[in-house]
Amino acid sequence: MDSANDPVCIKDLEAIARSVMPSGAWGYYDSGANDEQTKNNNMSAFDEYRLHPRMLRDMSKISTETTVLGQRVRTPLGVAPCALHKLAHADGELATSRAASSHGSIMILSTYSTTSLERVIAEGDGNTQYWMQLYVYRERQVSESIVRRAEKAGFKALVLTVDAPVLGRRLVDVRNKFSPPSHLHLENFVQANNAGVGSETFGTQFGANGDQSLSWENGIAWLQSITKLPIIVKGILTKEDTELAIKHGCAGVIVSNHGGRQLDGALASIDALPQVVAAARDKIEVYMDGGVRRGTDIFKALALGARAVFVARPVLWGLAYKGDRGARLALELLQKELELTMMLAGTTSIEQIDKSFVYQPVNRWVRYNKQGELVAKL
Ligand SMILES: Cc1cc2nc3c(=O)[nH]c(=O)nc-3n(C[C@H](O)[C@H](O)[C@H](O)COP(=O)(O)O)c2cc1C
Ligand SMILES: CCCCC(=O)C(=O)O
Repeated sequence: MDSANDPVCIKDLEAIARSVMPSGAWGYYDSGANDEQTKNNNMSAFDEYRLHPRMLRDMSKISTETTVLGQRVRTPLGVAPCALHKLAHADGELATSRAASSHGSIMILSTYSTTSLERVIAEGDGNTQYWMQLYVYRERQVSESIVRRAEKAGFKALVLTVDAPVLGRRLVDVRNKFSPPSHLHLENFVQANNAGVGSETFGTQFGANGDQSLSWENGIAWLQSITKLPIIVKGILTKEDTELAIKHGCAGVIVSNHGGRQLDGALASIDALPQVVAAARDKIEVYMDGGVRRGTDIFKALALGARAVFVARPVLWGLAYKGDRGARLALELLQKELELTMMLAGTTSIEQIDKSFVYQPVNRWVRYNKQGELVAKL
């Protein structure tokens, strides 16, 4: 296939995806909640951090290998869970799975995938870890059956998304009256009266079936009672919740604001990362997603203590561009930029990337607890 005219960076890929996707589908992928402050800030916040490169350190051989949950991965760059990959390309999650497996890291599959979890993992070649993202339903047996199937199919962890007791209000979707085409199916729910994603079922299905009473006590303990898989909590932005994740026996947290699609005005993921890493005290692994568009962004997140970094929209843009080849391109563009950054900054391994390589902005914002004591500075 001719690759001479492929986009050369994620921003170029985004522009192509915008031009080839139908406006409703583009709007659903792109949108953040309300004024999109948090969506935009996820990206702009990275620019506030400056790199502090070191020279003359023998860059002839570098490696991005690392371990996640004790397992070796080629690189700490993975795919974040996103609903509805078939909106981007007919091959949907199967294409993403092929791309992720040749990339050799982690793919987190959304509960709201348009391909069944068994088929998605079967498309991998053993190079990649698959983690299953969960939303918990009031009818707990629906969630339990997904957990059982994920265990059986070989998923290595469960990712419980906790920042969406209700969906954020994405004005673009409201204005577009967006609903996914009716030929798409939420294939993880085939048994459960899944007539298609279309019409009002999508957003309202979420609200009607999700368990809004979910809490640390009734949610994590329940999951632990039905599975031995490690539980990773996705959507953490504070040290308080990190401490609770440790207390409740979680294996890790993903620092995330859901790509700015939930609480608009919430802080950028990269700004939240340092306090979460400090609170984690190496007891649990800390990952992040949100606004990663450059290898330098990945480097900054790793330097601030993320064990792995995930991307969502860039992969969807790749899919929209050229199916599995496009999704692979998105991951490889970022991977190559990470390698370049490592060499120019003077690091040959992921282990070497620590906070001495970044200048962090400080004292812009402060946060107090109820007693008026200073608990965090950003
Ligand atoms: C179109 C779309 C669908 C998403 N669907 C899910 C989902 O089903 N479950 C989930 O936990 N997060 C979902 N997310 C959030 C992503 O996992 C991730 O937190 C966020 O988008 C990362 O930011 P980025 O898009 O800037 O890389 C979705 C994000 C997008 C853009
Ligand atoms: C109704 C599906 C929710 C998917 C999601 O998490 C998102 O669109 O951000």
